[in-house]
Amino acid sequence: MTVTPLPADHPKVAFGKVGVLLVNLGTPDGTDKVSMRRYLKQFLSDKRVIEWSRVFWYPILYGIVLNTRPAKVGKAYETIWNKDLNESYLRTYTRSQAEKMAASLAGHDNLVVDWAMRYGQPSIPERMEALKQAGCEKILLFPLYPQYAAATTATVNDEAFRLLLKSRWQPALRTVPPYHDDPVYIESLANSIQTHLATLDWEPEVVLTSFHGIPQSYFKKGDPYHCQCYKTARLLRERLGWSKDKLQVTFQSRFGPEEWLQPYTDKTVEALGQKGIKRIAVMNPGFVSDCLETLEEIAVEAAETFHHAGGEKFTHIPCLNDSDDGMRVLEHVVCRELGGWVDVAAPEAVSLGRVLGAPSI
Ligand SMILES: C=CC1=C(C)c2cc3[nH]c(cc4nc(cc5[nH]c(cc1n2)c(C)c5CCC(=O)O)C(CCC(=O)O)=C4C)c(C)c3C=C
Ligand SMILES: [Fe+2]
Ligand SMILES: [Fe+2]
Repeated sequence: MTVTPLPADHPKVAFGKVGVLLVNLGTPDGTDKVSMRRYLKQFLSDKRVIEWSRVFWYPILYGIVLNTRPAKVGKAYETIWNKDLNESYLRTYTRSQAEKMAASLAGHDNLVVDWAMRYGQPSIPERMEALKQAGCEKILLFPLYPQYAAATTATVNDEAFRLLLKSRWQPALRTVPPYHDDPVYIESLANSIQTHLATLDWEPEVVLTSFHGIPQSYFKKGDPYHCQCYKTARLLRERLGWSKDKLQVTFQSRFGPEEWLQPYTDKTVEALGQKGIKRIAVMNPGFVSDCLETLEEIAVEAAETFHHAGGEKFTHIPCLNDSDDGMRVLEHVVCRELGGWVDVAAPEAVSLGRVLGAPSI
């Protein structure tokens, strides 16, 4: 076959590749007030996160929240900061997930794996542009949330589609659906519980699956998040053969004055201690990576609450992160969703991978 060279004045074109973009929630660049304020401002200005009318919300956001919360939350971040890399663990794990996935899928020359954050850096538009520059005509966008919520999954998708609005040569874009009931996910969660509990010399009486909450009003407007959290917990309970008393569902991280999904994690932990339960474990199946909400709010604060209420033993079961269990889930979902674009039935075909724009750790 003869290939005709492009004329000298032809614009440069890169093509023929497929991109996978892993996206997690976000992270501040540092724990100082300025970085925290920048991060919270972007996060809390998102209409998918705070649905109140802007006329009502902005005076509160700019008058109160952005003047008080950055210092307070910055202190909390300091206690869980990855000091070796000077970044949050959410960022460390997200990058590592992309690198491990790239390595595992390296047999597919035309596949490029990258990562981004919905709030903070690296941003979704920046990494999508990089994928396009690398020749990705097709992009699989993976919001890293097993359970769908408008405040998380939809806002990632919105941000990617906003970029397409401005693009001349749009890549084909696929979005990964929630995988709250995927057997590989359930199996990995079960395995992570069993592996963690095997390291203890005690057995929890109760295990809480604590999911990030959303306001009740979002649920009433039709967000499927609540049902998907309960389904994850039911499948996990069935897989482990545990009772409803042994594996319970709770919701954490309330923000603002509204009523959120219940039962609340902090109140449940306190009530369990007061009721005479002495040993509990808490896990966070809705968080793909450990972050402020798991490492501080659960592993530190909830543990304290439980001990003050009379409890004796508390353990936090880590998120799946970039563990073998965790990577199995992410790679399984990606391979499934790439169907028809790339033939990736066997993620075991491992050698070296390539991650665009991600400094190595
Ligand atoms: C109304 C506000 C919020 C909604 C709705 C909300 C939903 C939601 N969030 C996550 C996952 C994460 N949230 C994280 C931090 C965080 N969340 C909110 C507010 C809402 N979240 C705030 C203000 C913050 C920042 C910290 C704080 O100021 O308290 C994080 C951690 C990020 C990190 O860098 O560590 C995650 C992850 C989900 C899954 C969800 C709805 C289902
Ligand atoms: Fe949140
Ligand atoms: Fe429901």
